[in-house]
Amino acid sequence: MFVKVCGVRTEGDVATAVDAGADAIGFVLTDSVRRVEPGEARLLAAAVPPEVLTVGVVSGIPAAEAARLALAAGVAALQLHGDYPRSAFEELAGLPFRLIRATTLGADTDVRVGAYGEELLLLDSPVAGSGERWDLSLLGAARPQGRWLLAGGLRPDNVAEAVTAARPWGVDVSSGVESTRGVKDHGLIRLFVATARSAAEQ
Ligand SMILES: O=C(O)c1ccccc1NCC(=O)[C@H](O)[C@H](O)COP(=O)(O)O
Repeated sequence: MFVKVCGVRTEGDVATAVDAGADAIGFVLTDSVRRVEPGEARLLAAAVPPEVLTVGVVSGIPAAEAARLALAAGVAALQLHGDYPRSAFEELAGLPFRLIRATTLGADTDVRVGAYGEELLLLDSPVAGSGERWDLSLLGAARPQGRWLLAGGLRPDNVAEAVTAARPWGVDVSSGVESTRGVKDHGLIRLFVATARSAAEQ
């Protein structure tokens, strides 16, 4: 079970997520209460060991601007939320970061991992970082195969049930490990990572 902790903003958040065993740490680089400047993200990412994936998260900005932010932050992966067409992923292919396509399940969602050239697919609620859940029963036969992450309103007290229902390759959390909006709770980060891991072993 791959676990990503998103919306990390401080050295303490990073140290806790790494120590808790997170596989990936996300820095929001565009408009959000969780936004960090690319230079701050670069400093925070420098404290992350190489086996943990650093991810720059963007929403609704041109692909070229997303690339500029990811390069300035020095992250290993770029997570794109919004209506990015396949051509945007083609434009970004070959740059020195991996690509994560974040989308919501809908009638026209292509849920094949890699359909746009991405390495990881993230299925999220309609409003990214809102802490809102979505109806996992919608997955049905559309459940992706391979490297996909489930996101959207996950918390320590619901992640086990969500993992059992959706059987994702990994999970992603932000709001569910916060004490107040935008402020990570280190105890919740530890609890979330441990709970997600043990749920996957059941
Ligand atoms: O966190 C934000 O504010 C944000 C803003 C713009 C694009 C993405 C953003 N967050 C992405 C995430 O935190 C997660 O990948 C995902 O949406 C899960 O969030 P949550 O439901 O809060 O756990």
